[in-house]
Amino acid sequence: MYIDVSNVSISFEENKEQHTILNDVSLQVEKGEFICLLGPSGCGKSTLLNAMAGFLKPSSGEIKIDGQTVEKPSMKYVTIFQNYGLLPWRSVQKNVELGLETKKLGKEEKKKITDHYLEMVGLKEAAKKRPAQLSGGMQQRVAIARALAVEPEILFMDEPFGALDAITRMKLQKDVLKIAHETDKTVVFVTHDIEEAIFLADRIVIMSANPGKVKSIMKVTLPKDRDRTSDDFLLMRDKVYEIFQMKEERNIEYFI
Ligand SMILES: Nc1ncnc2c1ncn2[C@@H]1O[C@H](COP(=O)(O)OP(=O)(O)OP(=O)(O)O)[C@@H](O)[C@H]1O
Repeated sequence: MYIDVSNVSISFEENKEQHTILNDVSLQVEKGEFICLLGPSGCGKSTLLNAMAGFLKPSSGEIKIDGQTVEKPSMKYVTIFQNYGLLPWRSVQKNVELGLETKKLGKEEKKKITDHYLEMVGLKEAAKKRPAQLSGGMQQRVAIARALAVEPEILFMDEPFGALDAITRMKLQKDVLKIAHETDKTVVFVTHDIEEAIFLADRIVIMSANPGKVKSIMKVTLPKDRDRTSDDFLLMRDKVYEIFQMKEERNIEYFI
């Protein structure tokens, strides 16, 4: 098993009271899998992601990646956040290079890697621009290129498209899926958008709140190239709604 979350609980102390945020969460992820953590606000999706990425220590239980207990963040995995995290005074190119600064690379090599990933996200032409000159979608693409440039094995993504409009969001979902398949990455992606999860995931981890738990894990049996309007897609969406118990009862009587 590549990522192994085993019986993880996380609690925080507030006003001398213990609050359990995650309760006995277990999850196994295979190498190369695309996993979506889906659930209502406050169910602990980000907390679980942060623990997997090594930013947060479980109060009990253990998280292992590739057989090693996660104790701190590692260069083998990167996290992409909703607010892009770009440095406004640096050009797009310099922002992407940022991730490479800890690696001892020559100027030419850095440029080659940066160009490659900017091309992958369709932003080669924008290399000299500053983040403020770009749309939100383009800024998120820069953040994705920066993450990819360090060539991590795992991408942790925390609602990366939350701030984007619906059309840009759909475009980026497509791109991320393509990149994940092409580069064979393992992706753990947090979202509260049911359709986003079905479009992206190999498996959806459905969580519930108070305290945060895994309610159900659903394998998405749709083909890799997904059509949001297909019957199978809509059927799957119905199933997830059902798990959330948000689906309307069908036993309404109609009088004509
Ligand atoms: N450092 C902390 N100290 C105390 N409580 C915290 C801390 N971090 C998170 N929480 C609480 O844990 C709960 C879960 O937060 P988390 O951000 O993981 O949820 P989420 O499912 O990602 O929600 P959202 O979709 O709104 O981002 C929330 O009630 C939050 O207030």
